[in-house]
Amino acid sequence: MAAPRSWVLWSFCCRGRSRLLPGCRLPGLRSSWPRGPLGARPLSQEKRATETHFGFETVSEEEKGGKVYQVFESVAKKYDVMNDMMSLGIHRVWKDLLLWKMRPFPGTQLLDVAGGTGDIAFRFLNYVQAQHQRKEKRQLRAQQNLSWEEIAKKYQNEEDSLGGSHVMVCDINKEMLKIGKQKARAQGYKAGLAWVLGDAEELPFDDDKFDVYTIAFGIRNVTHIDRALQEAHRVLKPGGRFLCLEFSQVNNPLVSRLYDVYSFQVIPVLGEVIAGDWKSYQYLVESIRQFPSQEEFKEMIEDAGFQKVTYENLTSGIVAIHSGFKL
Ligand SMILES: COc1cc(O)cc(C/C=C(\C)CC/C=C(\C)CC/C=C(\C)CC/C=C(\C)CC/C=C(\C)CC/C=C(\C)CC/C=C(\C)CC/C=C(\C)CC/C=C(\C)CCC=C(C)C)c1O
Ligand SMILES: C[S@@+](CC[C@H](N)C(=O)[O-])C[C@H]1O[C@@H](n2cnc3c(N)ncnc32)[C@H](O)[C@@H]1O
Repeated sequence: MAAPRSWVLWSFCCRGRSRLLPGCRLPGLRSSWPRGPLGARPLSQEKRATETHFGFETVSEEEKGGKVYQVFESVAKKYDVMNDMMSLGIHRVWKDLLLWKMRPFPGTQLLDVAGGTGDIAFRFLNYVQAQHQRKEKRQLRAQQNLSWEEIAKKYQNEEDSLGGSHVMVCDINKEMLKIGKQKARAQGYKAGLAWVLGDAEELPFDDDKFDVYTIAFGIRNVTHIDRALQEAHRVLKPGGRFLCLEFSQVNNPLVSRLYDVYSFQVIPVLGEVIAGDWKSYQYLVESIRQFPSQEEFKEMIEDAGFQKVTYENLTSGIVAIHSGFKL
């Protein structure tokens, strides 16, 4: 499917927390929240003025979103270089493993929530393109009587080079998306890719729309994780898959010790030296400590309605990939 250019423009036109402006209705995008009998949101979706955490700080739920926004607005320009420096490139391997776990098939419709600067989306496009090219080559070799023109056409059709696969990157932060779009242009990603400004807790998409939902290093930042999980379940097609890559609990005591020292003594220093931003990187390490364990998060995913929920620890549980299906 072609990437609808209007969605890209739309992402910059619709501002504010509920980015759906009156009359702003595009195919596949959600027009409004389902309303209760009195026109109010369903009770489960109502916001209660309770407290939550922003790293180790206790803040009101209303405050948290704004603080998280500021963090990613501040780090956006240095985000990619910081990740390579902090992890010595290991985050790339974790993201590759997420794709290998997904094993997208030709035509897969992916929604990458909290997609930021596009790392998962670009990996997805590389993966489906490579897979599609292998298939096309096999088919071309099997056909004897093709003209050169027919062969050349197969190689030149950019849209078709993805076998109909498409990725929608959705993120709440304009600055992160801006960097992502710049990267996409610079690296030549165009077909099969769209960017939408949106909140994981109120996704601007219709029900049953995507084959796969991914969220990498994103869900930790969301105020109501349960709502984000319910939204993931809603937008997935029956049979669709939820995949989450997130920091988790380290299961090796020695690694855990080193990890703690590294996290609290080194990462904020790197944040200050490279990005001029100690506080955002202090938030990063604190928010990792506040995130539920592998088993607790698995239960939350099940509570949102997902089935066959499993997880796999990577690098001694520094991160884990959780998987679930909408059945
Ligand atoms: C604001 O929010 C955010 C901002 C962001 O930029 C990113 C995110 C989301 C995160 C990602 C997209 C992933 C990428 C980010 C990370 C991987 C950062 C988190 C990284 C860790 C928590 C590091 C993992 C560390 C360990 C396993 C501990 C092992 C540590 C060592 C062997 C080094 C120990 C060092 C000391 C005790 C201090 C002395 C060392 C120095 C002064 C030199 C500095 C050392 C290094 C740069 C080496 C780093 C080594 C590793 C990363 C080794 C990896 C470990 C294993 C393979 C076991 C976001 O939300
Ligand atoms: C650590 S980055 C991860 C980016 C990318 N997925 C990656 O793996 O590199 C976290 C992202 O989550 C986004 N985010 C935070 N809260 C969000 C929310 N409620 N809805 C959508 N995105 C959110 C931030 O704007 C940021 O881009």
